[in-house]
Amino acid sequence: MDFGISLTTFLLGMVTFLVTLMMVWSRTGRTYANLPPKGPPEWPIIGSLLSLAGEHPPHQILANMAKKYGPIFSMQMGSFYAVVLSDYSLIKQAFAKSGDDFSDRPKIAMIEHLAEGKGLISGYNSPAQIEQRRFTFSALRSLGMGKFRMEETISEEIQHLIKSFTERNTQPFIPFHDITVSVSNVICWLNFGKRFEYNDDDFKGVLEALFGIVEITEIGGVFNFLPFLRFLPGSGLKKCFKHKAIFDKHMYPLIRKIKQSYDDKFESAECYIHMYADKIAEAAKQNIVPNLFNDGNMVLAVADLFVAGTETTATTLKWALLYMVVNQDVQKRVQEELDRVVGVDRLPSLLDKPNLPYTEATLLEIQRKASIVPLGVPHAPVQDTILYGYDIPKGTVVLPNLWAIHHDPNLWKNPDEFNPDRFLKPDTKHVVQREELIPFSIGRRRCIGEELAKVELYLFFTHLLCRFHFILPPGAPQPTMEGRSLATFVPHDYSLCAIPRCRDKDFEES
Ligand code: HEM
Repeated sequence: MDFGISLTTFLLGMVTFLVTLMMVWSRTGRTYANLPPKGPPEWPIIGSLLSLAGEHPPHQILANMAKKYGPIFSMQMGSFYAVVLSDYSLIKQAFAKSGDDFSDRPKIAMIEHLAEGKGLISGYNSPAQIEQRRFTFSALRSLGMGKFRMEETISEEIQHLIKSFTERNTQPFIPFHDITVSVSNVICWLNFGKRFEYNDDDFKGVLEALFGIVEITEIGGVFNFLPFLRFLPGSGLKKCFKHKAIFDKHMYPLIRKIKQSYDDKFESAECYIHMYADKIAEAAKQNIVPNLFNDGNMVLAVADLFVAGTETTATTLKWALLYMVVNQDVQKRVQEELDRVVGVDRLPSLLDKPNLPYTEATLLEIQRKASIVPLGVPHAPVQDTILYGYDIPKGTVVLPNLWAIHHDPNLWKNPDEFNPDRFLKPDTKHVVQREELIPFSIGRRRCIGEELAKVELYLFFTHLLCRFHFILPPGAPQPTMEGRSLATFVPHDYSLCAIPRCRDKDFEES
C-alpha cells in the first residue's frame, strides 16, 4: 500500500491525532467551576511549552509570568495541566497546612519508566511511601545525620578535598569534579558504611552511575511533558536506558555485597543498607506494609539518597566558591571572623557555629541567591482539592517556584543583590532566621537530608575558607552569574586559584 507518505510520517500523524484527542478530552471531561487563572497562550499538543524557551531559565520565565498572571496560575505543559505557585503563603498553605492534600508526585514519564513511582523522591503518596520516608528519616538520624557524630566523617572527607586543592599548586582549575567526588563520598559513608579511596573500582562505578542518573534527569525533562516523543528516533530514550543499565551494573552488586556481608555476620547496623536489611527481615516476619521493604525498593531508596544527597550539596558549594571569588569583600569578612573565632591552629567545628554569625549569614545568602532546586520537585494533589478557593484537579502538576520566593521584592530588599547582611540583626552578632528561605521546601515531602546538608555546607565552606583564599585566575574575565538548568541549577564552568592561607606552622591537618 502506498499512500504517498512514509510509515514514520503516518505513525507520527496518528500519535499527534491521538494526543490532541486526549488533550481535548481531558479538558472537556472535567468540569471545574473555578480553576486557577490561565497563564500564557496555548498551542495544540505542546500547550504553553514554547513560552518557556528563551534566554532565561524556566524558573525566571515563570516568575515573570507570575507578575502578569498572578501568584497562582495554570498552564498546559505538553500533555500535563500544571499550576505554578509563586507566593510563599500559597506554598505554605498547599504543602504545610493542607495535611496530605498535596503530597503526591505527578505521574510523569521518567518516574513511571525508571522508578515505577517508587523510591523516596518519586514515590507516589501511599501508606508504603509514608512508612519508607519515616523509616529513612529515623535511620539517617540514628546514623548521626545532622549531629556531631557525623562531623568527624565529613571533616575527614574535606581533608581529601583540601589535599586535592593544594596539589593544584595555586594554578587555575575548575573545582567542580573534586567537590562532587568529595560530597558523594559522604553519602557513600551513610549508604555503605564507608568512604572509598578515589581510585577504588567500586567508587568509580558508583560515580559513573551518579553521572548517568544526572544525565537521565536532563534528557528526561522533555519526555516528562511530551511522553510520546520517546517514540521518535534520536529521542534520547535509548541513552536513558543505557545510563540506567550502567547504574544497575554498578549499584546492584555493591549493595548486594554490603547487604550480604552484613547478613553473614552478626554485627550491629552501621549504615543505611544494614538498617534496611534489618527492616526487610522484620517486615518479612510481621508482614507489615506488604510490598514495601524488599531488595528492589532498597536499591531505589539507596540510589535516591545518593543522587539527591550529592548533586544538591555539591552544586551549592560550587555556587558558594563562585560567590566568594566575585565578592572578595565578603570572603575577607568571613575569613576575618573565622580567624578571630577559630584561630589559626585548628579547623572550625560545629561548636563554633553560634559564634560565626557573618559566616552563617553568608551561607544563607548563598542558598537564597543560588536556589539550586528552583522549581522544587513537582507535587500533585492526592485527590481533587481546593487551594485559596481554586479547584486543583487530581493529576495536576504543582510547581512551587522556590526561586521566585527567594527573589520576591516584597520579602527581600533588592533581591538581586548578594548581601549576607540581610540575614544579620542590626547588632551584627545574631542571625535572622527567615521562614521564607525554603531551599529544602516545606511540608510532608520536604527534603529528608536537610540536617545533613546544613552540616555539610557549614563544614565544607568554613574548612575551605580557613585553608584557602579563592581568587579568579589573573587576567580572567568576570565569570557569569547566570546558571544552567540541569538536574539542579548549576553555575557555568569557572576557574579559580586556591591560594593557601598563612596558617600557624604547628597546624595539623588531621
Ligand atoms: C543543599 C542541599 C539540598 C537541597 C537544597 C535539597 C533540596 C530538596 C528539595 C527542594 C526537595 C523537594 C521537596 C519537596 O518535594 O517539597 C528535596 C527532596 C529530597 N531530598 Fe533534598 N536537598 C538537599 C540535600 C539532600 C541530602 C544531603 C539528601 C540525602 C541525604 C537529600 C535527600 C532528599 C530526598 C530523599 C528527598 C525526597 C523527599 C520526599 O519526596 O519525601 N537531600 N530536597
